[in-house]
Amino acid sequence: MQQIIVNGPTQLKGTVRIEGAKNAALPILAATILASKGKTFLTNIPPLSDVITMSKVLKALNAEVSYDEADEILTVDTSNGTATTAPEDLVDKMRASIVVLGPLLARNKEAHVAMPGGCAIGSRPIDLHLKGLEAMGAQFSQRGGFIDAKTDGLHGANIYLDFPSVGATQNIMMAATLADGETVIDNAAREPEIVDLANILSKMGADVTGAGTNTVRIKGVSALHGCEHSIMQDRIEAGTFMVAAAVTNGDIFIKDAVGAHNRPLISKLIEMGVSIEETDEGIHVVGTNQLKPVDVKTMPHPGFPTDMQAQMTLAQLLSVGTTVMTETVFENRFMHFPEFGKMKADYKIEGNSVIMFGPAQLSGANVAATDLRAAAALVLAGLVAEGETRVSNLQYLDRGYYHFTEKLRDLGAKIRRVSIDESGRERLVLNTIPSVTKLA
Ligand SMILES: CC(=O)N[C@H]1[C@@H](OP(=O)(O)OP(=O)(O)OC[C@H]2O[C@@H](n3ccc(=O)[nH]c3=O)[C@H](O)[C@@H]2O)O[C@H](CO)[C@@H](O)[C@@H]1O
Ligand SMILES: C=C(OP(=O)(O)O)C(=O)O
Repeated sequence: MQQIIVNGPTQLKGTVRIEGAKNAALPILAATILASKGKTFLTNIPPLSDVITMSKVLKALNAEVSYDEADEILTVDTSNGTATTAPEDLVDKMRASIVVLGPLLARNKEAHVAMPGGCAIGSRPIDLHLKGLEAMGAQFSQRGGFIDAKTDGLHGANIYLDFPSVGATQNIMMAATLADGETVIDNAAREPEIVDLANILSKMGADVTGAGTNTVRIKGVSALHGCEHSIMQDRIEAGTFMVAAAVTNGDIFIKDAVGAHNRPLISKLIEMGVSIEETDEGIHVVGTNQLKPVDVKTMPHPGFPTDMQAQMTLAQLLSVGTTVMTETVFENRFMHFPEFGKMKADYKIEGNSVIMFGPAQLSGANVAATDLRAAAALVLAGLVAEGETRVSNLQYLDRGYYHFTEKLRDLGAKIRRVSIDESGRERLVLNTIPSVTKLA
């Protein structure tokens, strides 16, 4: 078992560099399936366990994947065609692997994709993905844990999404690039990662307009080709370090962070009394010793991101007064609260809202991460709490944060990651995530 051990309280100071975005890299890796000519060269690829899993999915589909360590370029070659079955043992590991469905169907007229693994933050159905692809001429059946998809040829369609689902928008966009005619997605997701996907699709020869607005139009073309693309910076990693500065009364320059991607978070932190300066090189965040209380509600982009909810609730707990967080995107994303409770946070959950009674005087405890962002929030709570905090279930953290322990230590945190054997002996863990070369 591995644990992160934090001794608080600490004030973080210094500069941190942000990686490429997991949530942009995963659909972009899936998009490489669409290229029937040439290779796709990707840079700024974040070396995360989820990205490694997606790269294994591509290899299982017969894509040639290689990594040039010197130039940090991941190359995917699908010009010799792809297989059509995305294996269960990989898809099961990561919900996001469902985004291979649209590209596989568009390229091969059939696809067999295992049902994506359930995730603790909610039931996460894929009905909107399937309805959209059905409107374009796909037929689906279920066999064991697999979705079998086939089509005589995808055609353009007008698709209204009941909810602006990020994954459904991406799946439909990718399928539509090779469909016959025009597809219009209304009530499309508007996340910056959708724009990054549209950018690479355009470089591959697709005709996509409107990404980043709630109507995306895709005119089908006969074939796509490889290209070069640099993955956008991770706005959630950047946001996590912004909250880290806010809650530790710290002073952090977050290099490469893009303010425009984090408007709702920046505006809430400023309301709380945090100083934020945006520059072309990144974002400078200076905390305060008295956070003002604010209420927050998660919403699809451009609303407050659910992926910043757990981290933001830590800032709310520490603020002087009563605050409310309402989660409208996922139905079960407050599982970190019982863990905050072990650290002496005072809160009450009512439906999809949590009411927090601050300012919390957190004390160190043994806590377990319940999902990716909860993991980050618990580590940050350990920075603030008096005494020692041990965070376990780090496999969640590794899905989305590269060198989190090392980055926090460089900012002055008293933090280490250890592996504990059956006799209770601790050994320092130096490389938390397999080297980037494992991507290929
Ligand atoms: C890899 C990736 O990019 N993951 C992000 C993506 O996940 P993901 O693409 O899975 O999230 P969606 O936007 O699809 O899901 C949002 C909501 O819509 C519901 N829904 C979705 C699809 C569907 O067919 N039916 C349905 O009911 C979901 O259960 C959820 O309640 O967007 C989420 C919302 O911003 C983020 O938290 C995830 O980090
Ligand atoms: C929920 C998240 O990711 P995923 O959709 O990959 O589970 C996340 O990034 O916070």
